[in-house]
Amino acid sequence: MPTAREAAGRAPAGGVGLRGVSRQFPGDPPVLAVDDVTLDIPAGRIFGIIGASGAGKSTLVRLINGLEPVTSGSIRVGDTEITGLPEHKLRAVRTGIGMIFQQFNLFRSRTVFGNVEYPLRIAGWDAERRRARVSELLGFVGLSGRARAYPEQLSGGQKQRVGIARALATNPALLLADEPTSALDPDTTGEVLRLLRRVNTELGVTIVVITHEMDVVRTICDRVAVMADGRVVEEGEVFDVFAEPRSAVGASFVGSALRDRPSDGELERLHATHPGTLLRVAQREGVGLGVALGGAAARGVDFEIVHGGIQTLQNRAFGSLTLQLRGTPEAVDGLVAEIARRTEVEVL
Ligand SMILES: Nc1ncnc2c1ncn2[C@@H]1O[C@H](COP(=O)(O)OP(=O)(O)OP(=O)(O)O)[C@@H](O)[C@H]1O
Repeated sequence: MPTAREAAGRAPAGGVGLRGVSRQFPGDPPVLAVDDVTLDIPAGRIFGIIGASGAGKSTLVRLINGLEPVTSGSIRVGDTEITGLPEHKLRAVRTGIGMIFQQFNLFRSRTVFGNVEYPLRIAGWDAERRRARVSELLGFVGLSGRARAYPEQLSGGQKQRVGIARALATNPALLLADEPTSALDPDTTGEVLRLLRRVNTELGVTIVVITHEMDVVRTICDRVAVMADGRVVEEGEVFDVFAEPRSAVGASFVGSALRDRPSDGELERLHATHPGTLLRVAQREGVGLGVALGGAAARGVDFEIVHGGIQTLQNRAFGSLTLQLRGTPEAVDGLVAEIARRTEVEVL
């Protein structure tokens, strides 16, 4: 589906810049929901913001679309500095921003067609253009046959696809997705995430995904910011954050998505059932772990893979394996040193 932006041959728009942004809610004591956040969300990418409940993610989204004023700092959306803009100018900025929500927020009394058409009516499109645009959007999200259905007749995944079609109706450069898959089962989650990926690659829309699930970040995001207590505790390319989380909160989210490291209980059981050395080995493409382990027998070391998980991250294999190594201490040390020349290792 060619967009107006593509037709005009413009570069992706929709980047966001936050400089020292704070938002404090009055109360006793006051709540500092967003605390001195500086962040660049580059145009044309999928940017994840992950954090536990109460970390300040939703407040950050409401600051970006101007629904909440900042207490201090400044926010740029596209080329527009939105800090301090009067409401009528903020409304104009908001027409360039689409929103989708965890609970879909569809009008129950309107059909699929009526829901997707709604923002076009508000924007003053005439009936013929509205019809053509809605049909184009429903084709894009794979719901052409469901135009006359009501939301209650749709599955969760279909409802979210309607939400996405509606959010895209007026051709926004930026899509804010607030927990877009948290109400969905794993299969439907995959379907909605694949659609969001197409929105990004085929339409060039910048997407900000708010989530508490690192699996969502792993599946579609290019960059991620980790939030805790209103602050961004780390930020970077998704691969780098997975490979080497720099904050305890980031490491815990990464662990929850990879599930490759034995828990304390599992480790205790492994030590009881697998005598010898337990070695956790980071595995990525190009590490050559197979070559190192291929030489184990010649060194007089037996090995067994006893735990681990390898997943695909930004099209690259990634994860870790826990090995049981048995042999003389010198032989085991020699093999560990050989593996350590290739990748990170940890004796558990
Ligand atoms: N309007 C408000 N008035 C007072 N406190 C608020 C308001 N909105 C949010 N907060 C507080 O700000 C903090 C951050 O909330 P926020 O909803 O942004 O977090 P979140 O990371 O989105 O969490 P969740 O995933 O549970 O929505 C919380 O302590 C919350 O109680």
